[in-house]
Amino acid sequence: MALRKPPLPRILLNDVSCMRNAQQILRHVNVSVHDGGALVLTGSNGSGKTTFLRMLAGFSKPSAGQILWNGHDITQSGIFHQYKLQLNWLSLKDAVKEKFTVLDNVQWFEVLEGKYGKSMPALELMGLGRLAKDKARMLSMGQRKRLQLARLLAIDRPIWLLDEPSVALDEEGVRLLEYIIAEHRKKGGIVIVATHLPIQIEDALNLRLPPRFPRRMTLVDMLDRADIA
Ligand SMILES: Nc1ncnc2c1ncn2[C@@H]1O[C@H](COP(=O)(O)OP(=O)(O)OP(=O)(O)O)[C@@H](O)[C@H]1O
Repeated sequence: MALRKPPLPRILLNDVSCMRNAQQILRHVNVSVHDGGALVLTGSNGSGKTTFLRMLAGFSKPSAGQILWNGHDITQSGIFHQYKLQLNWLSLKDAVKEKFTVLDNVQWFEVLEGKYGKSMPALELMGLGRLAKDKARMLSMGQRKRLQLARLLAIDRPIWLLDEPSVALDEEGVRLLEYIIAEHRKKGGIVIVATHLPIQIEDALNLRLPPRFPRRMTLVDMLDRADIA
C-alpha cells in the first residue's frame, strides 16, 4: 500500500528573519499554515507584528530564510505575481475615499477584482446596508472598520492578512469579525491576524513575538553613560 504524503502547508515560514532600518526585527521564525488555518500574532508595541504581516504581503523581504507558498519562494517574481492575487490586506490605513458613497467604496474594489454582486450583501452583513448611499465621510471610525471588513467579503480572496482588525469595533462588530473569520476558514481560507485585543478564533496557532532587543546605543547614550562613570 502506497503511503500518502501529508499535504504541503499552504504557507510556510522557514527560519525567517527580517531587518528594518538596519535593525533586526524578527529572528528565526518557523510557522506553517494550512488551508482553513489561522495564525494570531501578539506581542508588545514594536515587537514586529506589522513587520511580519508586511513581509507576508511582500512589502518587505526576509533578510534570511524563506517564505514558501505552495512550496515556492514568494520572492521569485513569477511566484509573487500569482501569490499576491491570493492576498487580502486590512490595516489601520483604511483607504476609504470620503467623497465616494459607502457602496462605491466597496464596489470599486470588487469591480477591480472582476467580481460582481457581493458588495451590497457584504455591507448588509456588516450592518452598513442603510448607509450604502451616504458619503463615506459620514462614517464613524467603527463604521469605517466595518466598511473595510465588507471589502474583504466582496473581494473574497483566500489569504487574509489583518492588522488590528478589531480596533474601533463595538462588541457586536467584534462578534461579526469573529463570524466572518470562522466562515472564511470553513471555505478553506487562511487568516493571519496581528492583534492586541482578544478575538475568539477557534484552534488558532498563537505566535507571541518577543519584545524587541534594545536599540543600538547612540552617541547621546554613550555620553550619558560616561557621565555616570
Ligand atoms: N517604516 C519603518 N522604517 C523602519 N523601521 C520601522 C518602520 N516601521 C517600524 N519600524 C521598526 O520596526 C519595529 C517593529 O515595528 P512593527 O510596526 O512591526 O511593530 P508592531 O508589533 O506591529 O507594533 P504595534 O503593536 O505598536 O503596532 C519598530 O520598533 C520600529 O523600530
